[in-house]
Amino acid sequence: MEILYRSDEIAGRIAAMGAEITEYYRGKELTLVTLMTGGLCFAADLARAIDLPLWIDSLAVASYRGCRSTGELEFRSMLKLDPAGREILILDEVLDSGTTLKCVCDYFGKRGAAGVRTAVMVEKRLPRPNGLAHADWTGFVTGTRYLVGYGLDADELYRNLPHIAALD
Ligand SMILES: O=P(O)(O)OC[C@H]1O[C@H](OP(=O)(O)OP(=O)(O)O)[C@H](O)[C@@H]1O
Ligand SMILES: Nc1nc2[nH]cnc2c(=O)[nH]1
Repeated sequence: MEILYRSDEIAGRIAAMGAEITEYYRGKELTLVTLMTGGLCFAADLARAIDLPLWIDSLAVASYRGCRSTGELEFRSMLKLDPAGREILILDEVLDSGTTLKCVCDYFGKRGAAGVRTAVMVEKRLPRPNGLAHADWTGFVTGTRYLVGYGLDADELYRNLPHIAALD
């Protein structure tokens, strides 16, 4: 396992992203929606780096089933808040094929959100013909290796590592 981003480097990017997001949403009513389970660490840190009153909700979806072929998301857990009329910022730890975030953005659009934006900790450097091309806020841009730590798992392990590492 090779460490790609240390916890102090992650903290530095979180602080910078939090400051940018704070300025962007100043004067608006912001709702963060964390994609579980992977977005857990990122959301916990980023929410505390945003200096605004805000709502927090979460959603769990199966990214590799359903959505790509049918355009429908498979939900493992539902929202608590009604997204209609809200400024939604979706938080996820990795943008890979972009399928998950594209489907989730479309879902919030259909549910009547006033605005839908995205923030990810890591974006992989690859073409995303069927997915969201880029997040609105990104911590790091990296290669295509399989990542673990800081929420990212391999068979549900490693999510609690404080750094982000490549498994191979
Ligand atoms: O850009 P994509 O190719 O769609 O991949 C990104 C998604 O894959 C992972 O979720 P996963 O389905 O593994 O669930 P998890 O959050 O429970 O780990 C990750 O948390 C992202 O949500
Ligand atoms: N753990 C993990 N999950 C992913 N989902 C999409 N890409 C990745 C990755 O690199 N690591």
